[in-house]
Formats: sequence, structure tokens, C-alpha cells
Amino acid sequence: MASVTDLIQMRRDMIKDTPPKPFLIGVAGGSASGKSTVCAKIMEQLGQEGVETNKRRVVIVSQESFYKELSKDEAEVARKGNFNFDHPDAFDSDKTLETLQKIKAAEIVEIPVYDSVNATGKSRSISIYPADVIMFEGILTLYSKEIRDMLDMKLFVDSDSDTRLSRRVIRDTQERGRDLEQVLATYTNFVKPAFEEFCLPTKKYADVIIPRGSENTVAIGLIVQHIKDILSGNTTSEIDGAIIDSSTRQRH
Ligand SMILES: [N-]=[N+]=N[C@@H]1[C@H](O)[C@@H](CO)O[C@H]1n1ccc(=O)[nH]c1=O
Repeated sequence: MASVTDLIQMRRDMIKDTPPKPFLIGVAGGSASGKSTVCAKIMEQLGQEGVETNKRRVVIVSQESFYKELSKDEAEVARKGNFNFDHPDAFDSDKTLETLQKIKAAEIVEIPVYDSVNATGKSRSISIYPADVIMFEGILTLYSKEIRDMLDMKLFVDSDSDTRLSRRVIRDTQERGRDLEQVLATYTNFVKPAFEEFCLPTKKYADVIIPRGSENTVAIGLIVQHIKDILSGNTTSEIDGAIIDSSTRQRH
């Protein structure tokens, strides 16, 4: 009669041969909360030291890739800073879900790279190849239940709103060539209200909330270690539990 340890090892050997299903992480948080930087740091720390098997492939998918294309009138309104890019309806939720399902099924997908200066996703697109870890980052990545249910880990980057506003002012005036008055008006009219109505309420769905965003090296380190443990099968997952449970049943 094989011991429990043998059973668990046999199971782990079986699992090791099958390519791991992509591990999907949702990273939400207010505009300029540091989501992209948190993702970059996690990716860097996962990619750096090879875990047990070969180097992990980690890719970042931005929710901005799924902005609906603007009509001519909407583009005109957007140019004046009067379009609400922070509302859930600004995103194509069907296309988002379909693309994430393909990514989760380890298919190669083509996604647009959003050009926020010209507010279009038509400038260029990139291919996302099958990866071990996919980080889906954006202000409303935890908003839809269908997407939440697909995620293996949900993170919320929780930076103070004054920090986020000051970053936006610098980013939008310097990198996106907008004037200060328009940036502040857009923030007051759309970004702040939409954050409070649609983004902040999704914090309750997070598995880990990261106060202070990318400066929080302890939180990022814990998250990276947990992902590594899951990828290298070191966690006592439900599979092990099932074996132990079945063997005790046999013992009676
Ligand atoms: N305006 N505004 N706010 C949104 C949102 O807060 C953030 C994340 O999508 O990017 C901003 N955003 C998005 C598309 C765009 O063309 N311009 C832009 O500034």
C-alpha cells in the first residue's frame, strides 16, 4: 500500500509534466496609483531568479487595450477633456472577456496598444504569447464578476488620492501635452467621481491590498513569493488535501 507521501509525490510528478495553466492576476487601483509599476516589479522579480523549472514567462496586459474606439464626435469631445474614460462603459467588456479566455487557454492573442495621446487603439497592436503568469492591470479590472471569477489572484493598489492626482498632473501635462486646467477639470468631472463610484468599491474583492503601491517592497515581495510557491507546486493545494482525505478514507 503506497504511503501518503508516495501518493502526493506521484501526483506532483504527474502535474510537473503537464504545462501549468497560465496564472491570471488582476491588478486594479485608481488612475496613477502605481499599478503598472507594481506589475513591472512583480514581473522583474519573477523573471529574475529562475524558479524550480525554466525561466517563467510573465506578460502584462493593460485594460486600456480594451477601450472602445471613439466615434468622430466622441474623439472631438475627448480632445476637450470631456469624455469619461473612467466609466465601465468606456471599455469593451465582451472583447476583454473573450481575449482573457483565450489567454487563459494559452492561445496567442493580438491586442491593441492604446495610444492615449490620440485616444485610439488603432495605432498598433502586439501579440501576447502563452505565458505562465499574466497580469491584467487597469482601473476597473475587478469590476466585472465574469472577469473576477477568471482571476487566480486579485490585487488592489491603494495609493492616496492626492498622490495620484499630483502624479496625473505631472504625467498628463508633460507626457500627454495637456494643459493644467483641462487635467484638473477632467479629474474633478470624471476621474474622481468614477473612482469613487466604480473603482474604490472593487477593493473588497482584492486578495491583497497594496497600500502605497510600488514603494511597498514588503507587499510586492510577499506576492512574488506566493506566486513562485504556486508555480513550483510548493503550496499544499487542494490536490494534496484530496489525496490525504482519500487515503484516510481507505484506512478505515
Ligand atoms: N482622462 N482620464 N482618465 C483615464 C483613466 O483615469 C486612466 C486609465 O485608463 O487613463 C486616463 N485616460 C484614458 C484614455 C485616454 O485616452 N486618456 C486618458 O487620460
